[in-house]
Amino acid sequence: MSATEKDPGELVAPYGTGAAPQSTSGKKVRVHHLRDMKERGETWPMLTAYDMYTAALFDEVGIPVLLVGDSAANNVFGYDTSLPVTVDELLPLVRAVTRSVKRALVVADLPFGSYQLSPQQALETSVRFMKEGRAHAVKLEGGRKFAPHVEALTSAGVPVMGHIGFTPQSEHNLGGYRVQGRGEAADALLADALALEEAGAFAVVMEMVPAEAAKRITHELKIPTVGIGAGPDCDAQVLVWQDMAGLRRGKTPRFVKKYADLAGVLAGAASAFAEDVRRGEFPASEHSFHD
Ligand SMILES: Nc1nc(=O)c2c([nH]1)NC[C@@H]1CN(c3ccc(C(=O)N[C@@H](CCC(=O)O)C(=O)O)cc3)CN21
Ligand SMILES: CC(C)C(=O)C(=O)O
Ligand SMILES: [Mg+2]
Repeated sequence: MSATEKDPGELVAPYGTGAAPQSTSGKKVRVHHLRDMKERGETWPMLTAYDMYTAALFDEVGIPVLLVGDSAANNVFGYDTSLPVTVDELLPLVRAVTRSVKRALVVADLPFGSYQLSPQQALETSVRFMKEGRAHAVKLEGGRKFAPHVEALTSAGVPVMGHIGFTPQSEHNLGGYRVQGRGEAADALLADALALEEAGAFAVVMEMVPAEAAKRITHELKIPTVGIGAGPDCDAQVLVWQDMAGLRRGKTPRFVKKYADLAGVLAGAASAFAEDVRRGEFPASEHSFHD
């Protein structure tokens, strides 16, 4: 590439801090690196990403794993739950994210209805995410009942991330957004996690699980656990980026920590622009072309 040609994945100031974390600097993150990090006791962050700017930016600051979540349903497409979103809607987002990263491992979340029917359906959908979306891995929701699906995928060369505990695609079965695996139920959750590991999953998300159960499962598994509302002892932590950055408004789940007020910043910028236009103060001479 020549010096004048712009690398489409390259960021310009003021985005990059240049300081990528030790374990991810330079080379592409692959699933075995995540296992290595677990062995070294290094905790890592994961964020959702649904477009090029966020993907490039999170990649540049050193987030090793990006998830194109089916939560795009809520956070991109405006559905009230994650159930309606389709493979055809998610594919272009996955493609945008994979096009925009240099190092991060990009995981495509399989949406409701696109894998549950059979291991074959899971493989057909995953192949689309990998061929058309260029995803590096896929994620699917469910415990031991999905071990055959995970096995079919891994033996076909598709790295799989599992997802147990509160699984939003099953909200109607689980009776709403509630904590899973309290008390006795922790044993069933551990059995699910072990079955996914045995089937070849490279990691497993645990959503809304008591910290005690998550800690125990994390110790029992060789593969990394990724917590969201699962306490501090998981090997990794994930949040939806619009929650983490304060773009989403209204009540956020208990497990969210808001690290910025993007909604406030954007509202301020949009209002200032509107005010300038109304007052005739934008565009100024320097924003205009002259003879
Ligand atoms: N923006 C966003 N953030 C998410 O974390 C997220 C999505 N969207 N969409 C898909 C799923 C749905 N998830 C959710 C959504 C809401 C709650 C929630 O309202 N939790 C409340 C109630 C818990 C309870 O009743 O026990 C909480 O306070 O945590 C939890 C998980 C997680 N995922
Ligand atoms: C919250 C994460 C784990 C997820 O599944 C999603 O964003 O869709
Ligand atoms: Mg999801």
